[in-house]
Amino acid sequence: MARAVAWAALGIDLFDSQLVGALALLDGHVVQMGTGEGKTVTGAVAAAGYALQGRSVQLFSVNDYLARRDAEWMSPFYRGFGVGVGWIGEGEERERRRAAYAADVTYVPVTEAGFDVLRDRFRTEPEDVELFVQDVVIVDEADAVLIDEASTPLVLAGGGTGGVSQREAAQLVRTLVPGVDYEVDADGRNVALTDRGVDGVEAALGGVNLFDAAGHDHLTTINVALHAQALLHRDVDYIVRDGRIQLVNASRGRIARLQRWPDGLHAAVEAKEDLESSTVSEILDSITIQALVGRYRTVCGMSGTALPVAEQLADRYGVRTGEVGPHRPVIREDLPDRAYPDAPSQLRAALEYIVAEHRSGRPLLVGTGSVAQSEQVAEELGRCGLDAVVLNAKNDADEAAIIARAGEHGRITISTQMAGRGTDIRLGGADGSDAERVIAAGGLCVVGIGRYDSRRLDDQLRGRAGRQGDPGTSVFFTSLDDDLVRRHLPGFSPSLRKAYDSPFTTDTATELVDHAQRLAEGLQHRSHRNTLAFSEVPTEQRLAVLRLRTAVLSAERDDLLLNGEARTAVDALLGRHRIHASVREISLHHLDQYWIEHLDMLTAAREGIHLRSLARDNPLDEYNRIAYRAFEGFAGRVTDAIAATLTHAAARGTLDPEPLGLRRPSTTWTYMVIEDPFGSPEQRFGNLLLNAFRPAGPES
Ligand SMILES: Nc1ncnc2c1ncn2[C@@H]1O[C@H](COP(=O)(O)OP(=O)(O)OP(=O)(O)O)[C@@H](O)[C@H]1O
Repeated sequence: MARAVAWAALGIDLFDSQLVGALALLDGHVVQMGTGEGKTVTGAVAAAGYALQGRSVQLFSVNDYLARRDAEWMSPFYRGFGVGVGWIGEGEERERRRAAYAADVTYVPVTEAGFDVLRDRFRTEPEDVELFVQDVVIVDEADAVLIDEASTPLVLAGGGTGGVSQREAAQLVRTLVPGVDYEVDADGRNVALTDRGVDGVEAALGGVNLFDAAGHDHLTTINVALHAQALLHRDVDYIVRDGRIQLVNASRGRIARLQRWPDGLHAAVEAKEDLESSTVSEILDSITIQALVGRYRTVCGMSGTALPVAEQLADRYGVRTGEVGPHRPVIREDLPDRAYPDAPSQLRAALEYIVAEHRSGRPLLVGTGSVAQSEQVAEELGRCGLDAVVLNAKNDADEAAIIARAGEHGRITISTQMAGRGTDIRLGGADGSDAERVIAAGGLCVVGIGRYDSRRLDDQLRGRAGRQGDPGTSVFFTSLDDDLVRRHLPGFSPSLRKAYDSPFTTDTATELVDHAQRLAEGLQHRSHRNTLAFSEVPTEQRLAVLRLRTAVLSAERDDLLLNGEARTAVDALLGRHRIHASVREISLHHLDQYWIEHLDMLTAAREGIHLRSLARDNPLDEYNRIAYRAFEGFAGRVTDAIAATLTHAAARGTLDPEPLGLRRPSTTWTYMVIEDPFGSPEQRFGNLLLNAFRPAGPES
């Protein structure tokens, strides 16, 4: 039936591979299918199948643009089955949001689904709750969402602004001289004031002692400002646009609009760039993507690169992963890496290669590691008289339009990792009209400059070429100056290497790059596991609080948190056995407030835990102990606070929350946190030790 409907509704004759893929999704698997194999329609077949079984389906896309595009593109197909479809984007009105969630199948960016869960947790009227069913989720780009971003917290925040002294700190560190007042480690993850720097800062602050108790706050602010100044680089780690800091996602090298660093650091970077502070005073709640997905009864998904993370997917979500072979065999030629001793020779060689390949009219897609690098490559190509289209900081729809043209004859497109993902590159332009000429020239040629943090990301770039049996080539140009090597094998930094004068060969260099990549993969894996381990107890506690909250919101249990004292107050105000909406609001206010404070305490505990644990046992155990202890008697404290407010209310004869001093945040907003860009405190401590004991090179 799917085949007949797809043909009639979309003019697409489904391949067997797509039907097999859809069956696997219907069986609750993650499916690996190559780029351009038609995963969108495969997902739609499965979604319609689930919907026809009476299940409620959400399709997680990676951004607004794709949610809308896929929903609109597939809607005739769903109509053919009598299945309703909706989509959700950022900033959507409540009413439209509700209607879209009520459809049988909903396309929604994963972040929006998470933010809606968080917003729902803070509703005070039962009828306001969005109540979307978390039944089946089909995750597009499953490895990126379910693994790479699994531990990213989505955050709901509310409250005012602050952070004046950040500005002074930023001005002060700007006057410090690198190498004299402060020193940055070789791997660029740590910075510390020298003795001279400490003296200078203390004098500038009017003679405080940074290292006694009174100076401690100053020291923290200065340190964060110094991190922002020395370790985070404009146009590499972030860009400034429309008066705001926008993070560049390191693993994808593209702008991540909704992301922030932890608050203090974010504010420090804003101060560094002289921007207005957007500091948040209160985090209302947060949820990781893994916890969000874990709420669905059935999880399945698709991706071009899922097999390498099959084990992790099984571990974390209990799903099995399999591969559906391509409709036509892949004939793309993946050339061995070309390795160079340093960045200049690497860039020169890559440029020569690009110029040579361009002569035949072959379209080229150049993958770079950062926004700055993509601009540099474009500039250099310009010097060679070649025009290139640079794909970075654009919005998703523009990116898609540009990437769709990347297969045109003679076109050079420079992209950061994953820019324009989800959009197919057809040979001979978006309509494929010039395909023959481009095929004759050898198809799309993908050139990677520097390898990424995982083999999977490299493969995603390679996979842009050779879709559906097209000809194509991929090749990576690497060097020992690559960020990957610098960060993970700091001992091989160019200066040290020159000092040792080690002979350079392509084989050893490639081995080193491979090794650095494996270290990066391992580190990422470990740090994800670590983040998740630390979120287990808070997640459990959150569930307990949410259960209470839901009960209070329901008409039958709205007096759940009222003790004897509170009941007496309510009876005095309202008469026996009556509960007013305001009583519920007061209950929820205190419940939420205590939860926010508890979360705050947990965050502080987590930040300090690595220092505290140095002398003691396992930091995770210690953290869990603190978390359990702090949560003991939680409900009792909430109940007491509610009783106190109600007694006060009875004395004043009003339940109006304003005069009772209960105010909920008037605005809320949402964002994602990139946890510690310099590595976990553990890693940094490890680096510190490593650097302290590193043997001095012959230079010194
Ligand atoms: N059975 C089919 N016959 C012909 N064309 C198809 C078929 N299935 C999909 N296509 C076309 O292939 C192109 C790629 O589809 P789609 O974007 O879904 O690929 P994808 O697998 O999601 O790729 P990516 O990995 O880039 O996201 C689309 O233009 C679509 O119309």
